[in-house]
Amino acid sequence: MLRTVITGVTGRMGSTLLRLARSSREFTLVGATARQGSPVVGLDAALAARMGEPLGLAVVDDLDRALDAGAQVVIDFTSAEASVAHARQCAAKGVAMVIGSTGFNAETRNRIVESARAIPVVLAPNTSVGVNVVIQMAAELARVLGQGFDVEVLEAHHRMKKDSPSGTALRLAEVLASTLGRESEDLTFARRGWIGPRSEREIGVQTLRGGDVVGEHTVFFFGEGERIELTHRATSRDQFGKGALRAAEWVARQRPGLYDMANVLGLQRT
Ligand SMILES: NC(=O)C1=CN([C@@H]2O[C@H](COP(=O)(O)OP(=O)(O)OC[C@H]3O[C@@H](n4cnc5c(N)ncnc54)[C@H](OP(=O)(O)O)[C@@H]3O)[C@@H](O)[C@H]2O)C=CC1
Ligand SMILES: O=C(O)C1=N[C@H](C(=O)O)C[C@H](O)C1
Repeated sequence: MLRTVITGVTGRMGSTLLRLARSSREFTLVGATARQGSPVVGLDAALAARMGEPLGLAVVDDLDRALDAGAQVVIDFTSAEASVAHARQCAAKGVAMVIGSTGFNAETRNRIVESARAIPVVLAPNTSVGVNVVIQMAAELARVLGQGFDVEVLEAHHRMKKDSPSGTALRLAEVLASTLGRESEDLTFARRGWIGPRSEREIGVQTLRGGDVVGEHTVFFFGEGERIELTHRATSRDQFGKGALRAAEWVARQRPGLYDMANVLGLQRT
């Protein structure tokens, strides 16, 4: 049984992870955290996560306390800033991590890289198996189609999502850019006004927000007289949660370093 801490248990993903880990024989929950000063601190984690039967595990707002309960892995879907702090704490105590938070910039990502010198970390903007297969297929399509197609990425998420574009859309765009020999300046995040003809090098990344959309990503390859659309639609957060648990079992057996879901799933590196 993998001794596991889940951070941000009141969140959409935190509560999903708590429910899934609780019902799995492979995991034993040794810690549950919430933001400092959260009203759920001290409550039973199941209550905080709006689940049924109590777990007998109180929510704490200090990750160190949860780590000291013999944790082997932390699963962290909170925010980029919180994950940076959590990774530093895990690195100090030698506890492996799965980070699903998104919204990293170069600086915050580098700080995760620093922590991953001391502990194994899976950093994955999308832990669903399906999306990771789609990322690999998108790279393969780009490689085969070559330069003759205009590539655009479209993502849609629920109205509460804070970061834009999604971490998955960014990962798709980066993988497509690297396959097609494009630069980060070729990524185009918005278009408005008298923009003139589209350049051949652009990779557009566009965002929709609304309602309760769990997460949708489409890569368009627009050609002359034809187009290809590669779409992934998540209809439940359980797929992210199940992938994160799979990553947790995997990362707890690894050496220190930074990994992604392609490593967990044994997919060809993109
Ligand atoms: N990798 C993947 O597959 C997926 C990634 N995500 C990403 O995961 C993150 C969370 O998403 P979601 O669950 O929808 O967001 P929510 O806002 O529902 O949940 C975030 C939770 O983290 C808590 N939190 C924030 N800071 C801290 C802290 N320092 N310590 C402990 N808890 C903290 C929040 O508490 P409070 O409400 O009090 O601020 C909240 O409970 C986002 O970055 C999202 O993009 C989401 C789905 C899938
Ligand atoms: O915030 C979300 O909800 C999601 N975020 C991830 C992202 O930014 O890519 C993954 C998923 O699509 C849901």
